[in-house]
Amino acid sequence: APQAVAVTTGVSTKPASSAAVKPLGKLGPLTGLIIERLLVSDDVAASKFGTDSPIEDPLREAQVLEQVRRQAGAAGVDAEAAVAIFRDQITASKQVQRGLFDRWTAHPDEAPTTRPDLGQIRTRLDQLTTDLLVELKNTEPLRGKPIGCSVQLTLAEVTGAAVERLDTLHRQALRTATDSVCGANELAADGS
Ligand SMILES: O=C(O)C(=O)C[C@]1(C(=O)O)C=C[C@@H](O)C=C1
Repeated sequence: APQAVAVTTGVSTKPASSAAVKPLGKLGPLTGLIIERLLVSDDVAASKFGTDSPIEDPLREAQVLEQVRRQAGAAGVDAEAAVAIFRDQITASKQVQRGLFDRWTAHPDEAPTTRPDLGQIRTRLDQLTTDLLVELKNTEPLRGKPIGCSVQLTLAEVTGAAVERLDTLHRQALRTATDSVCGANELAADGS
């Protein structure tokens, strides 16, 4: 039952706003949302483990990226940069899901005992897409400054991983998820 409640509120184990300390610095809010999306991946994995649903769903990935493209355009965010960052979010989600599948297969006692509803989880992911795009807009000037961005990103990642008590799997996925945060704009600018 607690897990079912967690899914309707959209957060794995606690409300997002309950973390007393948040990732620090100018990229703190963005990094907090990236971590929240990684934690929702635990719920996605729980919804699929032991079912016929594969971790990878190309049609759903295309829908996520289409939403990103559309909302980025509407918000005045560089759409190609936003898509690159969201491709990394999807890669990171699959990294978490595969890691958890491996863990739960090796240690069945750690496997989830209830199966959350994937449709509800995807609604939560769609909301996170909107929230993330707001933060991509807010951080666009900083993300264009390579050194300032990477300093802020390291600060946010280290503090975020600590306050959220991320395990190795989720820390590695966080690295994947932030790969394009400081580079995507720059590449887009270079390419034009
Ligand atoms: O919605 C799912 O089924 C997920 O696994 C989440 C997600 C995503 O990160 O948005 C990741 C992998 C899938 O290929 C599709 C989408």
